[in-house]
Amino acid sequence: MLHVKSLTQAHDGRVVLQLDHWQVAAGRSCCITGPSGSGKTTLLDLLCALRRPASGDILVEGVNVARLSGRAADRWRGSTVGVVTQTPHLLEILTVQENVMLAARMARVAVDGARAASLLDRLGVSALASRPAGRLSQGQRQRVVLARALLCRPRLLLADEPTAHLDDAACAQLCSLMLESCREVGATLLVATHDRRIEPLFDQRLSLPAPENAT
Ligand SMILES: Nc1ncnc2c1ncn2[C@@H]1O[C@H](COP(=O)(O)OP(=O)(O)OP(=O)(O)O)[C@@H](O)[C@H]1O
Repeated sequence: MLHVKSLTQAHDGRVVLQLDHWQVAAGRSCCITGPSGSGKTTLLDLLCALRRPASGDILVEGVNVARLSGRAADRWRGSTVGVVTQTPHLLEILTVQENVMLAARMARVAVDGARAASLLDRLGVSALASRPAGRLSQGQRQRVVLARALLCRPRLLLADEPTAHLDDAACAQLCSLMLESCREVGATLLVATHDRRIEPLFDQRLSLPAPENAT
């Protein structure tokens, strides 16, 4: 379902990511590991068409995402990808439930409020549903952001350090929901992480090398 070929990205004339060949099947999961600066976040940005690579192809269910830009990229991302960013952004004056439902409005997809409630429940944060998002801890935010990313049943779920602020119980709960939700609908799950607790949970692992000029 995901097929990356001869991918490179550069910043200021410096190659920051080089990936010759990588494949992850639909319904499978892969963790992306590597030292700080090895290009994990850069790779996720390319995979969801937030940026275009310097060269190479990224095929997601037949669409070459590396060629998308502007509105076409936004439309494709909205219909296909769920994203959990490293810093969990929520609209602080809206409630938790409203923040989760916002994903459906942005993607112009009709989703029942019961699905949002069920996702929040599976993540152990249903008691927070009517609380303003501005009053949440980092770990609570991370779980709400995952519920939002899963709401529209994305074909591709990308998560950048999703467990960084979570204790062991919340970490296990969040990973089970990501893995189960993706398996249930045959979606592909890609998680960039430094968290040793979660690395064994994935079907595959992509290990990015240290940047060349690292000391
Ligand atoms: N917008 C940018 N402009 C210039 N350089 C950038 C930019 N974004 C990333 N880089 C560089 O690209 C390299 C890879 O960065 P990236 O954030 O992808 O690494 P990472 O593996 O996710 O790191 P970490 O584990 O610390 O989050 C780094 O050397 C970084 O400085």
